[in-house]
Amino acid sequence: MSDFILEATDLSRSFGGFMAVRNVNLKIARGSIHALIGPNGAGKTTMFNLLTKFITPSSGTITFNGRNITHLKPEEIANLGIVRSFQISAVFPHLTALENVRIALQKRLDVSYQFWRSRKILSTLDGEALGRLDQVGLKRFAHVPAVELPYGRKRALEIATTLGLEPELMLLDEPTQGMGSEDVGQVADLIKRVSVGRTIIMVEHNLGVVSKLADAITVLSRGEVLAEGTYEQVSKNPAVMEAYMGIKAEEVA
Ligand SMILES: Nc1ncnc2c1ncn2[C@@H]1O[C@H](COP(=O)(O)OP(=O)(O)OP(=O)(O)O)[C@@H](O)[C@H]1O
Repeated sequence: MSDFILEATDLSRSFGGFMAVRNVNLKIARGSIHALIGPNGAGKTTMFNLLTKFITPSSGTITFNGRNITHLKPEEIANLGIVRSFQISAVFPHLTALENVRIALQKRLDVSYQFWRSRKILSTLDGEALGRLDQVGLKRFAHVPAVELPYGRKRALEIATTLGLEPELMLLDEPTQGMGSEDVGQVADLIKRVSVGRTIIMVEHNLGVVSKLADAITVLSRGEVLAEGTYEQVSKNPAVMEAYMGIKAEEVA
């Protein structure tokens, strides 16, 4: 099996003639945490939506474990093991943390709709759901409605529901967005923990988190790959400083 779990080749997407992503080549190493960064409007979200099949590419291909997934639907790639962690709003606010994780498990186990209200089936899932909550440090919040959880814990819950689907590749969309520094640290630690045995691609604006977590970074700018490498490498790249941080190389001295 290739060392690369996911590969995008010459991927492009235009919106009414505007190229939001242009000829992007991306190789994601198996078992790595790979960050997509770049200034506003760089094409990160579009790239994310392309990889998770929320939008179709104008041209190019995407392979996952060597299989061409360019034309598959989001639910089809989820079955292959690619799961996107949704924004917090995707957590059912008035269900408890446990119930939210259980629903994710039901999806994975394909427990069909008519069994939804079967107490017996639901309770057999509780053991595993509690285990998932424990993994993200939420066991003691199992019976708290999601809406009552503090912000950082909601994000942990979202990750627990994603883990319930046992993804081989997990895509995290700005996991620390809008958080205070304490929550940021906790969520970063959590991502590191849950990355064991799987691959993670994340869009993340917080460069502290990126430097701490990412094994590899792709910097996008104006829809194209500007630089790639470790944090050490890309943070010293003059083109990155100019495009990403708005600093011209000659100003850095
Ligand atoms: N559905 C769409 N229709 C038209 N233009 C779009 C659409 N989606 C994205 N774009 C444009 O494509 C470009 C890239 O947007 P994208 O959201 O991918 O950037 P981003 O790097 O995620 O930015 P941010 O950090 O601000 O979220 C932007 O100029 C945006 O206006």
